[in-house]
Amino acid sequence: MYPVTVENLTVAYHRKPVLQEVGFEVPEGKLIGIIGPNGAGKSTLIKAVLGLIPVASGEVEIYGDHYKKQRKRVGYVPQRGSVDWDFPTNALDVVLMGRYGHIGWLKRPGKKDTEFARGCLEKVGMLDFADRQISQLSGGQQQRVFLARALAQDADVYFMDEPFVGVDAATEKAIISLLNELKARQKTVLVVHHDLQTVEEYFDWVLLLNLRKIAFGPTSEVFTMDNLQKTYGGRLTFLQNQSVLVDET
Ligand SMILES: Nc1ncnc2c1ncn2[C@@H]1O[C@H](COP(=O)(O)OP(=O)(O)OP(=O)(O)O)[C@@H](O)[C@H]1O
Repeated sequence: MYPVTVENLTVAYHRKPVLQEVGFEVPEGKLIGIIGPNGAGKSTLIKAVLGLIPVASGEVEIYGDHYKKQRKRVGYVPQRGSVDWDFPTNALDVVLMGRYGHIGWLKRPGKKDTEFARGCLEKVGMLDFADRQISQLSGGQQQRVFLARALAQDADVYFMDEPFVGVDAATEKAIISLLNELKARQKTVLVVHHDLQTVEEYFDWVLLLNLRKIAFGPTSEVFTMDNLQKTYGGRLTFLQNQSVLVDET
């Protein structure tokens, strides 16, 4: 059974489609990059799959069932900019929020949950900041805390919306090794990603998206100049060494 199945998905804001008839089946245990220009519908796709926004038409299944029934199996790291970082809470509590699917909303987290959450903070190198207010963390540290929260969910499939934005090289490395660790445990991870230079290094599969699905498959087959041109239109600059620059202005 596929971790994620999307069929004929159309999403519109104010009647204007931002995703049109998108369909794909995500294989298990892969790191998958979701690639496309600004406004291509990448975040919208994730939100639609997670049932956070209404869809105009189409079907989404997580392990063959509705998201609502599979909520516990899904981890989500939202775009950093979409989070209210002034919310008065500390890093450990943010991570503990990831445990609520396991604890149940009406119960308080027990010692085991707290230990588990602390272990997740340790994995992302943030245990020393457990008691720190999230508003007083740097952008990269906030991103690490959100990854720890996703780890605390102990999910089977993860969606991460631009986890590398605004982080330094060390944090990027830490995130990538975490993704590989998840993959080694047969988890499936879908990541919205902007840096075309690292796509081949980081991802086993890619989804190229721009309103419609342009291509979906193993990176070696799908991440081609031809498909990139179709995805980004005329906004690509081909450099001598075969790398690509995207003008997203
Ligand atoms: N809440 C909203 N109301 C109206 N339009 C929206 C809303 N959210 C997104 N859009 C529009 O939908 C389109 C797709 O947006 P989305 O955020 O999914 O793109 P994206 O591929 O994630 O872009 P980026 O790379 O810039 O993050 C854009 O044209 C955007 O302006």
